[in-house]
Amino acid sequence: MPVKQFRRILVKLSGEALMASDGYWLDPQTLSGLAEDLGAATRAGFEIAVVIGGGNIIRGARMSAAGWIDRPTADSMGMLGTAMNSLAIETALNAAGVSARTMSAVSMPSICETYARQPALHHLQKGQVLVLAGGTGNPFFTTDTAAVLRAAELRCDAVLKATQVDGVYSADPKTNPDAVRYEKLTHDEAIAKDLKVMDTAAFALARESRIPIIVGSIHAPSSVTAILNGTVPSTIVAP
Ligand SMILES: Nc1ncnc2c1ncn2[C@@H]1O[C@H](COP(=O)(O)OP(=O)(O)O)[C@@H](O)[C@H]1O
Ligand SMILES: O=c1ccn([C@@H]2O[C@H](COP(=O)(O)OP(=O)(O)O)[C@@H](O)[C@H]2O)c(=O)[nH]1
Repeated sequence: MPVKQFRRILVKLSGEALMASDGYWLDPQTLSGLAEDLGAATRAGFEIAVVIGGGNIIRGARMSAAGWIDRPTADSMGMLGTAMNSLAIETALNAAGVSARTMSAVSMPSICETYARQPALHHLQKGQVLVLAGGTGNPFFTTDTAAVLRAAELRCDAVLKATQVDGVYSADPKTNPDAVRYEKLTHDEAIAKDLKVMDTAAFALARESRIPIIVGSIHAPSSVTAILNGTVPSTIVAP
């Protein structure tokens, strides 16, 4: 399903999308492919903001479950991981000739701009890819929630979650071979059916802000443009 009616898109990339096949946390070739893909989306007329996860480095909840570190500290480390991934994407975008700016919810002024809404809107309006680091800046949240939050603040038309699976299924397709992919469903349905492709906080905020969420696979070639053009399967969660 092509999404040509949307102009400003917040792309949520899984941290794992940056990993090399040998498990190394960052793969330069994958990064340059992603940068080409995001550059093609901007040339096609989309305004693009990116929220990148940190799951290739640290997930705070999993780390603190081991018991030796408290959750807020582990989450702080997770947010720093998203900042490292953001700088990697910004670097790859610039190398591909795509103008990009990183803004972080966690203030680190010697490294990148601190996130503020008005300058962020200005970067987007100038056609720069806006890379949003540090999640929401708060522990106990995820980058999925950060993606919806920033999409609401920056008046994005939709969130595109590029992840390991090509849509929202009736159950986790990784563990349930009989799961069926939805073409379209509402936020209410996604929450009521407890479909765990995104956390409930993210779905709830998207419902309140009436922001559509498109879920598609990061593994498709040029996945972002392919999902936006409707040349690969995806699911749209919309009011
Ligand atoms: N109903 C469902 N439909 C699709 N994916 C699901 C569903 N339930 C669980 N999942 C799992 O959710 C994962 C995506 O969520 P998550 O691991 O948070 O991704 P990301 O790292 O991209 O944020 C998929 O890899 C899939 O295995
Ligand atoms: O607003 C946020 C966003 C992220 N994180 C931390 O950063 C980690 C990486 O983000 P996420 O798990 O969302 O990454 P993804 O699964 O998308 O790669 C999380 O596990 C949290 O520990 C956080 O504390 N607050």
